[in-house]
Amino acid sequence: MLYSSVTPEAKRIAFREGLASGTLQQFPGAFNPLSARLIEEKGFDGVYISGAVLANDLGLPDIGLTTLTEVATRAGQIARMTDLPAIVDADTGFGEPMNVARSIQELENAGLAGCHIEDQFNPKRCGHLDGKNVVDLDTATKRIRAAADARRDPNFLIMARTDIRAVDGLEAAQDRARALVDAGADAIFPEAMKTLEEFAAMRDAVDVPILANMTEFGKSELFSYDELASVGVNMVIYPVTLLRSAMGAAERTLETIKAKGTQQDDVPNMLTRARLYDLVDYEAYNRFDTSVFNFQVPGKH
Ligand SMILES: C[C@](O)(C(=O)O)[C@H](CC(=O)O)C(=O)O
Ligand SMILES: [Mg+2]
Repeated sequence: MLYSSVTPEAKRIAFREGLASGTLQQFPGAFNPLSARLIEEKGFDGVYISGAVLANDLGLPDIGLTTLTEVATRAGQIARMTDLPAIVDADTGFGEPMNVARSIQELENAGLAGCHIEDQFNPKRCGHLDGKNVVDLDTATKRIRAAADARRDPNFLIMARTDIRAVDGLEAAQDRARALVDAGADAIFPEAMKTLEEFAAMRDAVDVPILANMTEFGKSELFSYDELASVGVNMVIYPVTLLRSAMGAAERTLETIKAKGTQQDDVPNMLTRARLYDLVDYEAYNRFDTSVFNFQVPGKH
């Protein structure tokens, strides 16, 4: 009932244990708090909160328009609904190193287990698009150092994302990853790797956990769990996958209503009323106060 009773501190410890376990950790992207419940129920290791999804959900493109307040608020709403660790995409950290420091403290307050900060220029863009720009090494490392120094819980995970592969190539990505680890990054997110061999090369470059971004319609092939595990990747995100599925389903249902004058044909694809109430734990509220909450699940509908 209500929110997760697992504390943010405990989630951060669980996240670090997962990354150290030698088992590839799968983090699908939640597009709202309820979908985080679904991710937990299906047995995943954690919840990813995508900057692209937060922006797109507001009807905006993913070009750094969302504010720290918007991101921390929404990420907090998602994180508190699940017992799993949740990590959030903090884009470029929302400003200069001082702003990055404040961002980290706000994200800690919001109950996140960690975040990633990237080395793109502002305005940033999706890492799988062309024409990206990255900041110089000094600026990139200062962002990460500011983030690492700002946290109050030493287990809050600071992940450094580098977008340099698409700009200067793989060797530059390896060099930058090493420098970001020296600056205090606990993990590395090498963006827009093209092949499994490139993930393997990044794995060789650093001793900290690395992340694979399996976003659809991007630069990386959609490698399977076994493929990513075979090259030593520690964690995989499916950042926009659920939003794309949900919006795809919504579009088809709207088309059905328009074409047929009723949604009837699409009802079998929908989450039933019972299932929806199950996900929001309706029965627990009913037990808590039967005089107010007297709902009973009507059959299978
Ligand atoms: C991971 C990512 O940063 C995100 O915001 O989810 C995006 C995903 C996408 O746009 O497909 C990215 O830059 O890769
Ligand atoms: Mg992003």
